[in-house]
Amino acid sequence: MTNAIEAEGLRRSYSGDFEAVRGISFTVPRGEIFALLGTNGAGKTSTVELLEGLAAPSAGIARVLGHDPYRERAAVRPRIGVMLQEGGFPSDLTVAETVRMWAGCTTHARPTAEALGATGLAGREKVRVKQLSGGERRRLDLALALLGRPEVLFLDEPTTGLDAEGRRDTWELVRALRDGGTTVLLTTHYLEEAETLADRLAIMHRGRIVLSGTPAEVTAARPARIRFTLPEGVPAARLPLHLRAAEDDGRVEIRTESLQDDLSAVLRWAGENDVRLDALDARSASLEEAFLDIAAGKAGDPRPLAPDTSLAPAGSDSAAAPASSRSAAASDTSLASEAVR
Ligand SMILES: Nc1ncnc2c1ncn2[C@@H]1O[C@H](COP(=O)(O)OP(=O)(O)OP(=O)(O)O)[C@@H](O)[C@H]1O
Repeated sequence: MTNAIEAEGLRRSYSGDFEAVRGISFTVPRGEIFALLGTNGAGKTSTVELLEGLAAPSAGIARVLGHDPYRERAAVRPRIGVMLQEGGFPSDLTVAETVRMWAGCTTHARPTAEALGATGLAGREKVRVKQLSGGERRRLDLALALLGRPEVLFLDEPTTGLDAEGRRDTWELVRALRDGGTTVLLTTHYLEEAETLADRLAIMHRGRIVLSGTPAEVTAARPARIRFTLPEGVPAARLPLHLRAAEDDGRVEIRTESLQDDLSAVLRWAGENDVRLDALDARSASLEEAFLDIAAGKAGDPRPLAPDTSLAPAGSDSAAAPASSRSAAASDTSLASEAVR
């Protein structure tokens, strides 16, 4: 089995009439970091919960490590780690007590010191959970999710509330876990996080996947951008004709599919005409631009760039949006994860 996670035409309805997940398909090979992005309420958490086995899909198939995570949860639970959006630990317990309590429900748990060391909580063992900062609680969530040495790790917004250093530490840890063979499915609102961490990603909007692929594939389809300010008295109309330039009060923006050629043309033109380009900035399209286009309903191509067509049943779409708040780290038993919800 090469795929750790498979979603095939997954759907999820609430109260019978609202469909939060509308037929999405994707696969995550073993040892890959896959990021699920999306606008608020897109359906990311609803999707991840199906894969964690916390709910049954209203249609479609979820498979984790070759099993149905809902119907065969006893086979799946001991092999996955789950970090929900908000922890629900007893706040009077200390950090070490919390980890030990969790370890009691976990098979082959890592030593407490190892889990706390990996998540930057060494030295905080005796602090009560209620005295931890928001970022430290996220670290504790992560420590608990790692405790059972999971083969598949689900991280729902793992770095929300962390400072820049904490975020980078978490990225390093997630990469190290991936390099050790762990499969990671994470949701995030930080596009930089997805861009730098994910091997592949999918962007959801209103219950569907509208774009997926490697970060490079997702941005490759979008034009790059050159920006600069022209000196007073030099209108953008004097630029070489083939450059599609938009000008706003001297500030020029050129959208291009051949960044190197067009940047060279701009610089050549500036040199030949002795024009100084202030605040010159040239960059490839970012994931943020792709995301904002989707959020604004301007997504150019609703087809996945790197689709898992082998799994997609006829008639299923792939797309989505964000919403819920939950969180607890559970690695082993369903009892443990549900107790904290
Ligand atoms: N228990 C529920 N009952 C009814 N509707 C729900 C329930 N949970 C979520 N929803 C709705 O389903 C939709 C998808 O929510 P979901 O939490 O999956 O999105 P999300 O992409 O994770 O959002 P966010 O990024 O804001 O956390 C939203 O419209 C949300 O209001």
